[in-house]
Amino acid sequence: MGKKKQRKVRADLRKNRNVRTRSNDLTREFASDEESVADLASGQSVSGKGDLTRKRTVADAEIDEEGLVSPAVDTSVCSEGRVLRVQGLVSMVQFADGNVRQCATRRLLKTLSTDQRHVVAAGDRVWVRPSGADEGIIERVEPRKGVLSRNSRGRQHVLVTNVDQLLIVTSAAQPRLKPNLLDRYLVTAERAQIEPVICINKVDLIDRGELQPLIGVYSQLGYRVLQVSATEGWGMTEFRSILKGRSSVLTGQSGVGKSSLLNIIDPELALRVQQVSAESEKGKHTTTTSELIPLSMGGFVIDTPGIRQFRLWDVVPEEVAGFFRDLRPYVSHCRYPDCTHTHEEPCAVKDAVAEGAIDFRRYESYLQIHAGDDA
Ligand SMILES: Nc1nc2c(ncn2[C@@H]2O[C@H](COP(=O)(O)OP(=O)(O)OP(=O)(O)O)[C@@H](O)[C@H]2O)c(=O)[nH]1
Ligand SMILES: [Zn+2]
Repeated sequence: MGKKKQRKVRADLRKNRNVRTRSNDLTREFASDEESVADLASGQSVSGKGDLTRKRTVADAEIDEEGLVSPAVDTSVCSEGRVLRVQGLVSMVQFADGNVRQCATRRLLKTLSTDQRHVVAAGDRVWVRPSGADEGIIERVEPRKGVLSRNSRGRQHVLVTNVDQLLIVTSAAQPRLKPNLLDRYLVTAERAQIEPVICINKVDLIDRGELQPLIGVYSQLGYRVLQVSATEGWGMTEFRSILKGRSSVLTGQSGVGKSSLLNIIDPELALRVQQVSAESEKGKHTTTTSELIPLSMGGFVIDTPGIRQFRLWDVVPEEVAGFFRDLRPYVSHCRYPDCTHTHEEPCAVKDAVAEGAIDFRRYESYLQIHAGDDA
């Protein structure tokens, strides 16, 4: 965060402190936070020279665009963890040592947030002050990256945060590969700015030459495409290396082999995923949108019930072309600034399709998504 923004954040926090002068506790906390930030900026430790017992480090206070407040925390008592899931007012947070604590959220965070419901979401990196053997208080939420969300009744509903990649699982056969559905998943990844990885399972059921033209189209667009077979164990080394150490949302139609793939990585994991989706189907986890499932090799697989039953949320027709990597470069060359690339003449996108610069089937996908039709 730049100096200027830091100053602004501090001023905001100060303002807020004034509003809350009746709460001595909060005032004191903010006062000490500010001291520490200033000391850090000048490169000095808060404590006296050599007094290691009193030495404390403090992360900067921040407010991100969503209005989410990240106050400074005392890192000598607080630990950083990852929110595995949120159930009502309680968040399950996992720490570096693997331990999980049931955490409540510090009231201050809630009062400063613009949308109280989403102070904490699955996937958040948070700072927790331990309280009791396996409980704690979330004191700070780190700024988010890679957020999957949807709008419901005019409000943004965060499903999961800090997602590194969207693993789109399809199958070469049984069920047959549906490129248009794949394009929908890609639009979602592009929209959320999360890197997609296309994983084609069940390649044992087909002649792999058949897939080459399709794979060529996606590879040329810069998408990573894996060909695997869970039953034959093909491509599993690469599959593992892609999941290792990352937070991956796994998505794909029913029956493509998601559980079978996870089962190879970690048998317990597959069971856990099945359990989560069974619970969500029964409507049990009504307040839980998603869950991070830790991998024994490091990293998380995220099962997002809402993502499984895939719908293209909130994508307005005018935005769709921008999420197609192959259409995007032509859009600005269209004669009409509000060209929909459907009926207009002339249209740079349609010209590119006619010349073979854009794959015709991809263009058809575009038309379908633009029209809001189901896959
Ligand atoms: N031939 C072949 N069959 C596979 C492969 N992977 C999975 N299957 C079979 O496909 C069927 C569906 O696999 P699952 O792993 O249950 O699929 P899923 O995507 O988890 O399905 P949902 O739980 O409904 O979302 C099972 O009968 C698997 O044995 C594969 O690589 N090759
Ligand atoms: Zn156009």
